Amino acid sequence: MVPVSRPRPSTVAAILAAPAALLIGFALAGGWVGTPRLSGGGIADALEYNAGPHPGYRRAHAKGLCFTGRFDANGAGTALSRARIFAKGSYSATGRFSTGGGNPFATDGRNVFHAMALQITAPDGEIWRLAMDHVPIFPVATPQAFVELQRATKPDPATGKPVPAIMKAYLARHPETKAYQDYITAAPLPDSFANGTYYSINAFRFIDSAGATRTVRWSFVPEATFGALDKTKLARLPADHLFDELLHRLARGSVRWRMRVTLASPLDRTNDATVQWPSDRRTIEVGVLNIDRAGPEEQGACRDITFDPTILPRGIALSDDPLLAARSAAYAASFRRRAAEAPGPSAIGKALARGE
Ligand code: HEM
Repeated sequence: MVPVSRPRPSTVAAILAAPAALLIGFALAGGWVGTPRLSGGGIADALEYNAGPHPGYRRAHAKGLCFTGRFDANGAGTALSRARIFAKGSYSATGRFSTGGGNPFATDGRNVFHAMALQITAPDGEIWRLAMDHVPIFPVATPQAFVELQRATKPDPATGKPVPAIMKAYLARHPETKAYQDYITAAPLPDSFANGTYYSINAFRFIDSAGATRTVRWSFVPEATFGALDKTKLARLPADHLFDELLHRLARGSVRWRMRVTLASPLDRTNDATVQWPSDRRTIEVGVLNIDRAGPEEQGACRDITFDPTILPRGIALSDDPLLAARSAAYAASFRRRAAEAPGPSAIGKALARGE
């Protein structure tokens, strides 16, 4: 009889390990196991659920106006990143100021994000898109929590506020959103787009010409003197107060922000936009943004741009923050929807047409 040699258990395990690893890899990548990745359309649905339908407009930050200007790099950024726009020089900039929320005709008299979106173009045509808010932290750390937040904060038509029981249950699951609410309730609210500081909130990675990588956040700090809106009188503000104020201010001259890059220490969390880094982190000023013109979206270049923060030049890369991929997917879904719908005039365009 021919002797039968049985494979040893360790050999069987080794043979099975490769296909099993492959299968697990496919399952993870395909989202069959673990936390499934949200689609941009699913996130846009949640934003529409919250704000109601406003066809033709952005599904978030719906109220805005376009601006143009330039970014003057002082050259210091080249020590951190090989991005062409950090080389000393002047680069064209176009962007959009907006207020948070999905209603393009909402009043400016609300305690919400003021925001600046920006596109800086290098001489070779390479672009960098940035979308920033006037607060240094975000209410949620994950795309799943973002969708939950949109659902929980849908205003009750009877009161115009979220349903208290739904909100209470949400906040019990998300103390990070409660911390954000406490922050924005207490923080002063800029009385102009021109005197707000705008933050990247999410972390990114800068790669220098030697290939060294540093994790950073950045902010645009205004040269204009800070003034705060009286939060007890927000309901009495004219509906387009912030936008009108900016147009009047620009008629008198340009407005400027200093761009500061903050380097993370190895202790800092790079994947959690709800947590601010300590204020003693090393900061390097890399240039000045100068804005000299603004106007309604229907007359400007910004309306048909998505300020997707993952559109980055060589020398800047994504961090491990899970919000970034979700933002990219959601901005694209929002753009696909609004581009296919006929956008009406913006709030600012309407007011100007009325001669206000
Ligand atoms: C999961 C997290 C987030 C989601 C799903 C989200 C979603 C969106 C969407 C759908 C738009 C409209 C895009 C378009 O139609 O062009 C938008 C706009 C915007 N978002 Fe976000 N966002 C997120 C986080 C953030 C964060 C962390 C910031 C600030 C750092 C931010 C700042 C902005 C700004 C400034 C705009 C207006 C851009 C413009 O003027 O075109 N977003 N967001």
